[in-house]
Amino acid sequence: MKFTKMQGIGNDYVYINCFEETVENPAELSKKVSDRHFGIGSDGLILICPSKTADCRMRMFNADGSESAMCGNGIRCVGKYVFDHRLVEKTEFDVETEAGIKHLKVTEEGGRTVKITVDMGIPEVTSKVPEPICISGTDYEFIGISVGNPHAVYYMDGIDALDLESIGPAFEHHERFPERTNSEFIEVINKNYIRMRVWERGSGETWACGTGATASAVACALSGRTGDTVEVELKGGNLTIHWDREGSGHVFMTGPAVEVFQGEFDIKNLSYNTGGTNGKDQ
Ligand SMILES: N[C@@H](CCC[C@H](N)C(=O)O)C(=O)O
Repeated sequence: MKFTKMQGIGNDYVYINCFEETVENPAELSKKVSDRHFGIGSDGLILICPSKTADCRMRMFNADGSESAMCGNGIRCVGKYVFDHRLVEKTEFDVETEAGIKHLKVTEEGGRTVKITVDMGIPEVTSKVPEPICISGTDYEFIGISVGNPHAVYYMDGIDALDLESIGPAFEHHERFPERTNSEFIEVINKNYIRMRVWERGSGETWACGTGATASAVACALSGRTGDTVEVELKGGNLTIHWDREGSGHVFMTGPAVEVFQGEFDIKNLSYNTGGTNGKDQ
């Protein structure tokens, strides 16, 4: 089976072109390919599939095999893949997700994608006021936002010092979140710039989360900490989030997408061969 490894500001997934390939058990495959010691190494698996209602369809699986309805960095990489591989012949197109159809706009140079803007839709505020929560004996407050998948946004100073490997699981699995949650830890630098670390449901700390950046920007704008356009600095790079709050109500996420390498694996015993094929972006 052919695969492509891609990353959006360091949030990396293994992508399978299901216009050509068939994946029988994507949850199990995600666990195997994501393994950073015995697999390809990734934050999960993303299937690029035909769609009856859009130009293509994205299905995303976390590193633990759980499926999520949306993935912000993943959908930009899907956009780059279908544009650069000519599965679509236009710079604006629609991608079906479990969280609805998302409209993408590719900025290209010489026929190759350099950045992508995604209409992330209308965010749903799931806790209207900061909600108190006690996690492992410490009191916090979070804002709950859904952008198709669930997020809990926490403001704090000194996010670089957080030991997410130790504290992250308790945030993800707290009984307040029966479907588990993604957790964002935010430092507000000024009205236009925030910093963020993330503990993702099903994948642990990742270097970036596009839906998390979107949810965080909305939470910051709602509380007056920032304006409606903000740059979000994550471990792997920056995203620009614009909330058209007074107009359509939709949030737009803009950032890069990069092909790392292509390869093949034997689905039965999962041996990998990258054939020395580096991604065209390297
Ligand atoms: N990294 C993604 C989000 C992936 C899904 C998430 N872990 C969930 O379970 O909802 C992004 O860039 O949005």
